Amino acid sequence: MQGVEQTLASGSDSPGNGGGGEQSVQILVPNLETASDDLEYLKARIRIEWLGTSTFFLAHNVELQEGGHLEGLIAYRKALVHDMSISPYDPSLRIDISSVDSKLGFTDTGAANAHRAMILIEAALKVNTFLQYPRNLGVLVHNAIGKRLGTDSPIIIAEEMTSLQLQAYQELVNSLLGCGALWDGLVQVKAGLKRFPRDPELLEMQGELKTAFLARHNGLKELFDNERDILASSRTGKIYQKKYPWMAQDMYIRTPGLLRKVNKGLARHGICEVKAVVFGPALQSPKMAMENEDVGPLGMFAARDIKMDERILVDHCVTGISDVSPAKLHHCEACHAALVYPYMAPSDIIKPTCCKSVAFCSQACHDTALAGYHRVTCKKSFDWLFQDQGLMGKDGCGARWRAIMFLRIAAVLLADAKERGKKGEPVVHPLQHPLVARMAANYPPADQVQPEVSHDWQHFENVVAPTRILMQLGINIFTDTNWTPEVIQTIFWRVENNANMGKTNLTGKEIIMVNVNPNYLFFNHSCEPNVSWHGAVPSGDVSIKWLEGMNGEILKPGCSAVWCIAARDIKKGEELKISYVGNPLGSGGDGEDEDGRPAKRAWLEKWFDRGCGCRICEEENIEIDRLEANELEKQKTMEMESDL
Ligand SMILES: C[S@@+](CC[C@H](N)C(=O)[O-])C[C@H]1O[C@@H](n2cnc3c(N)ncnc32)[C@H](O)[C@@H]1O
Repeated sequence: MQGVEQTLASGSDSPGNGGGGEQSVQILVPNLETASDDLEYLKARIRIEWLGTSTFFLAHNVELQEGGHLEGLIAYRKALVHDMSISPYDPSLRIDISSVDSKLGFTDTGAANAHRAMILIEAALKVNTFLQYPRNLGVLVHNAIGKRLGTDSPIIIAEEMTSLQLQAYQELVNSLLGCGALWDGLVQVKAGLKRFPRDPELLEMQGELKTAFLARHNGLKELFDNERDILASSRTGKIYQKKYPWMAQDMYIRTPGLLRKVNKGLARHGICEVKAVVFGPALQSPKMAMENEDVGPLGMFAARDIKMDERILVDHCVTGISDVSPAKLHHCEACHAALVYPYMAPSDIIKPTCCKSVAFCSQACHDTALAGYHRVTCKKSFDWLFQDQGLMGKDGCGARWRAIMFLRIAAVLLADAKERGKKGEPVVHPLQHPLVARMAANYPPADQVQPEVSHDWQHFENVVAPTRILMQLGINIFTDTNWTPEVIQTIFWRVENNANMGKTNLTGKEIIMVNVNPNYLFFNHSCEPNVSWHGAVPSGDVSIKWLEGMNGEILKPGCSAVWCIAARDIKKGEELKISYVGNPLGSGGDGEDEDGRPAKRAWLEKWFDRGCGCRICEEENIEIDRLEANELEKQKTMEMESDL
């Protein structure tokens, strides 16, 4: 993993964005982009937080709110959640909640709820039974439907099932349309039409999907000159990153208590600590949060004076994954170190006694895994997640890594829950587990009607894979209210904003590796960083010091630890900043090429649209403002001239 190649992973806008959400938003709500009066009007009258994640249903949603239908839908949703807790196996409730979510514009959870309804229906129909947990799901669904209809007649229940299956297809396809997942929609509508060939609603949506897909595909052909990019962009859906307003707001906060836990872990070396920050050039002090309040944005700071080249942090994790299944035994299952010659002698590889599908680089990794996540993954094959896909997914569409990372995070959380259960301690909600709670998502400002950036979304990766992972890990997703679709997507948002990505080829094959390093993730970005960072792959340009741990021990090549070293002398109390984009100045040129400064600055806009607050970005801002003012002046003059 070369330093220059390492970047902070972000699934936000890919070049394909123009082919998805933006297009539709322009068609549906042209006034949101142009007229600031309209925007102010909307902000005053609309509950923005309920405008949904769909980039396609925004106008519909504004209308819905203006028509006074919002409160009714919110109340209905609440009632459905309550009913589901009483009758968790009745698919009709999940179909209804999918429909409500789509009406509210949250088509991502709409799709996920329709998918869950489909799992129930298919279990009862005894198709796709590999997706079934608990094992007697089909019987539970039959009973739930029978109870609701007040009958045990197999014929009546079978008829109801057919009707529900059609509704589930309709809701699923409608939600996929709302997510701009046109390809996924076409796949599902085809399956639906095979079963219900003459259904007018499915046929109509198939027509819409085909038209929209072809329009997008043709648009992309003009943008890209290679089939892979065209395929990837045309097949990927787009949604806005939003908080789910029906979820308890304390799920979204990081408390001073969590911060103390983080700093307790860092105190061992006494070199750095995590504190609240205020972004931008203004030197304001951050507000002190009360005990159950949100601490706000965080950053890493020097806890003492640090000398240039001093090691600041070597951040280990078990949350490092790649597109190679651990079952191939090429990598340590815990730290991802390469288990191949010359990096590892075969005699040093540790194999557990519980199963044959993993191996470890050391006894310590073995013990960490077996005392933790491996307890819930042992003897369960997740090879389906890796098959023919690679991290970037089949045909390069979207990224599989989020689902693979979800597997590891879910396993860590569930193993912890098991342990807590044994000790009689209460289970921690997934979003409040320290591993997940420490990560902040990159939500747009709360008063932004229409976020500028939409994000990749795919039915398989965001819905099907995590649902299947949870069922395989033994979670009853129908009764366990901790793992709802909105919780899963919130974990995805957090991971996306905090994972780092790099390439390695230590096993002879180039692979992409993605890590969530629990302390390193607190470093903010600067184009003038005072900290250098690196992953664990030796090469000619990386000296051995990069493989030294905090105690001088040599760490294993290919492992998921991240090294952070002072790039200059640093004073106690200074914020420690890294670069998220390799060399932030690029190759030095100011051309539009991939590695030029403009490209680097554009890439950074995923995280902050007015630069990172450093001297370079601020100087560029002055120039950008000057050019914009000139342009405005020019336009005004032209308008005046044409008026004359
Ligand atoms: C990996 S996290 C860094 C830690 C994060 N600040 C926190 O509170 O947990 C990346 C996020 O930090 C924020 N960030 C990092 N550097 C920044 C900067 N120079 N200016 C503004 N925001 C920054 C962005 O919101 C980005 O999404």
